[in-house]
Amino acid sequence: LVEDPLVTYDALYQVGMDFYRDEKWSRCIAFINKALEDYYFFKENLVKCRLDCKDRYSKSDFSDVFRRKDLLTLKFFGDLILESNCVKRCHKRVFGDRPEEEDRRVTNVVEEDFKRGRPYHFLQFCHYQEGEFSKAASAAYTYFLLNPENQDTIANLQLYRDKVGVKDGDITDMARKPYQAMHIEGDLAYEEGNWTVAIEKLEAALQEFYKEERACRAECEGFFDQGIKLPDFVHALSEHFIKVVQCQYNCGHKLSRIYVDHEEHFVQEHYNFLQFAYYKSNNTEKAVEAAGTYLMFNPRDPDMLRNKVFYVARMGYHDAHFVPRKEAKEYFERREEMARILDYVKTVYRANYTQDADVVDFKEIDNQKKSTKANDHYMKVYEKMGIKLDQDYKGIKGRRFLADGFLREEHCTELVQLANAVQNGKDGCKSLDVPAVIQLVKKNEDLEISLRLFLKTCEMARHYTARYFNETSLFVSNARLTCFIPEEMRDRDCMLQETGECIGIKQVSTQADDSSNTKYRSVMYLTENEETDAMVLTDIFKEEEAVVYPACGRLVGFPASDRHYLDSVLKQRCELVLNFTTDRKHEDSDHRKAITFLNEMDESRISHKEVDNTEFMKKAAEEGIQITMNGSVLHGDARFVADGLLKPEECKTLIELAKVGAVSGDGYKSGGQAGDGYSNKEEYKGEISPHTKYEIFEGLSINRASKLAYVEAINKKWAELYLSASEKGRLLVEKYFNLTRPIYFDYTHLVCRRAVEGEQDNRTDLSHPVHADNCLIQEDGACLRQFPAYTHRDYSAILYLNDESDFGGGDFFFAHGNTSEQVSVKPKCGRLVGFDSGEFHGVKAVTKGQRCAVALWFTMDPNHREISHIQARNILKKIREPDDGEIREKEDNQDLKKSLPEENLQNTREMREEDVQSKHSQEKEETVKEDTEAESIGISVDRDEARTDMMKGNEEIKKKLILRI
Ligand SMILES: O=C(O)CCC(=O)C(=O)O
Ligand SMILES: [Fe+2]
Repeated sequence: LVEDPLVTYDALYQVGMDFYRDEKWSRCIAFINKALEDYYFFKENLVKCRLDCKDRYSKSDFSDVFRRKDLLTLKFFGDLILESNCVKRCHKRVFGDRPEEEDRRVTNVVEEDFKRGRPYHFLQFCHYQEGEFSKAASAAYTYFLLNPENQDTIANLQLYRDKVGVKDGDITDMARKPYQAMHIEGDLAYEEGNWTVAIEKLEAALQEFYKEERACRAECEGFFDQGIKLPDFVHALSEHFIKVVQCQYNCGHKLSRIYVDHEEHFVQEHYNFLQFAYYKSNNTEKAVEAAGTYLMFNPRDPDMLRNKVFYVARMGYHDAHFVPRKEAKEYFERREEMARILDYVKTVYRANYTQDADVVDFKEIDNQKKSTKANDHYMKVYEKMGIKLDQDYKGIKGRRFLADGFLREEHCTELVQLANAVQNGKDGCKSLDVPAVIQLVKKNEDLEISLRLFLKTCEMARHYTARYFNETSLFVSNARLTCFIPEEMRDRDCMLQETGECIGIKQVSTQADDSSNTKYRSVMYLTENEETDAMVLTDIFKEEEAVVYPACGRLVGFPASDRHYLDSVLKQRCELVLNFTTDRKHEDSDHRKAITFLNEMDESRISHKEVDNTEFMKKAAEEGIQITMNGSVLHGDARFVADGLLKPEECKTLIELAKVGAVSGDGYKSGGQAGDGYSNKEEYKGEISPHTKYEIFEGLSINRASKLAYVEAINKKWAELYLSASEKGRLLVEKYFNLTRPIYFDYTHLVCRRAVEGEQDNRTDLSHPVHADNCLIQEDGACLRQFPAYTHRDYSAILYLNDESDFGGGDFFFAHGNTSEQVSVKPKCGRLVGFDSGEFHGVKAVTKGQRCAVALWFTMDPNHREISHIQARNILKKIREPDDGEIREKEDNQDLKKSLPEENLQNTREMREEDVQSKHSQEKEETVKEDTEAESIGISVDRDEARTDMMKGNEEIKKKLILRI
């Protein structure tokens, strides 16, 4: 019976089930196995016939008729008849008298059972009854992978492992496809850094995947009971075709399963991995090809775009090299076209019919089956980046989230300043969307950086919100930067909503957002008020209340069905309010436009010609700047030393600036902001001096310097010198390396290393161990450009301020491998060492005195541009020149005093009197005036508070000095 070719899998399965019911276990096993065998045999050959015939009749040349639809149709269907005939004959050959698909006895229920792996379920039970536990466990595991939600199977598997003692190694996936196996092996090799094997397996997995996907599509071309009486030709064809395309489109999702989870970007991730694996095995040509392929799938991926910049700028590749692979391109284009058709079917074609239940929404399926694994992973990465989820915050609970640490203070300042660039709206609040920001940038290029920050912040909020709520696809449908301004609002007596608009109290009260497109909403706060001005969130039943206070870099996310309102606004409060949708159709297209706009700006800055900087170097030489060591002296083309960038008195000034302004750990707090990925290491977390306990490490960032100048804790000229010296360094690096695109400051740090006296004997360590500035050195000497390193850094430079007459030791050196010194450079005033951030280098122990330098890190990625440089320039511009100040002061004071509440003045005065330390005592009127000025450039800090804060560094230094004495 079993060998009879006319007995097909459905019949075998039914018989197997009968034996199962009759508790004839071994026969149950035999028949179900036979059924599975026949099922796979049938499907495989069905597909094979279809594909062979397709191949045979796919070579038609349509070019001669493609303008004439009548001829085209005839030729197309003519070919189809040939193909059909071919398939018929193929079936006859392979299956003999086996019933044709359309009149076979297989019911839909049986077909569905096989698709969902039900036979394995019964197989398991029968094996179990026979005492064949490993086989039972494997069958259970196979069923589990296809039905992960089935609790019984999970319980059974546990039983096999824990009670019956089946070993994990004996449990196999009986239905595993070759591409899945190869993917798993490739993934493992990749994790282990075994690049050759990873490449081999991942490439094979891809080839197998494409084969499988092709088979899957062919399988879709099956029979279809339309259930429509006497359909006309075109209608019948369309209906069948739609069914087929729906099924084929789903192949991408169906085949993206590895173990239990469907990987959302299964195919493209292969190219991502391959890109890196090829790069690691020095096959850059292949790496570039893989990068190009990945970018076809995901043209906006910031990491891959950065890689592209790297290959273009560093390795001489051109756009033309980033061509996607043929098979990937075909796959991608086919899917795009299918998506287009299905979208049309859903939105237009089916819209004419009342019933559209049979239209499958693949997005929905994806969303339902989303995996939480990736999200957990991201949450950990966020934690490492210093972004903390506070689940205990009042009333937040699990359905909402509150997380801190997304933005640094200067980022908040920048966005507030951006909002302040527009007039108050009619409701008394300032409000900007992306197009409004683009308009501002068109008028003032300096604001480009604000637009980038705006978009970057939106993206951070979107990504975090998506990960928190486990949404695979989440899009920004609306983003708005809003500042609420207290006085104005009080006048109008209105209740405010967190929608980005101010609406009168009567209109809004506590209406929830019921526009169905918005699924979640997040608010990124830019200003701080921990005592008043909370936002209140409640659910639709006005229960589960949460009270959230604003703080810079705090992100709060909640379902859009939550009601939310502000109690009061006593202080200016600025925030970025984002609405999210899971439906791509409602994605805010302005964001994409903005990115294109910025890309065009970038593009315009790239020189497409050979750059010639001899003129620049000549001019520099006239100013006394000379290249004193080049690549051949320093053992590497990506290294150079220049002298003469600063005059002795300039060095002295900058050292003085460091003395007054530098603090331990500025730039290194909370796991490090400056440096080299080094301070991010676990063992240095929270350390103030990240390098060695024999030295005190003090730094002053540009951000802090500009604020010190603003509160007049330092001379404005000093801050200006700091800026101009940095700019000199930046230009020289850009020109020396003949770069075709600009480099931007990424981080700037005036640092001094001081030897701790009496502890220098027997010292064997380095002041700064060998490291690279943009990658993590591995034991084998490779350097991984990976988080937590500052991977976006491209070039580094150190501008020295003093020499051996001030300190002992402290030579800079370039290294070879990961430890050995190759060539050293003695610091001296005005000397600059410039190098590619990937070069290995270090600093020898400073054994006496203090060694100071300006450390500069540059990036080619404008999204990582250091905002503080632009802010510092603006702050310095705004600081009143002492000469003409007196006259203006008198004029201005009249109005300004009036516009500020009396008690504010009082407070300011009191605080100032206490502030005996202040060496730059001024009259209270002056303070008031400048506060307002500060407000207008976006700084909302209280001057005196700021000053006391700023002076802390000084006192720390003083304390240390006393201790040393
Ligand atoms: O100060 C120096 O000479 C080098 C410092 C350095 O490499 C760094 O901070 O990354
Ligand atoms: Fe470094």
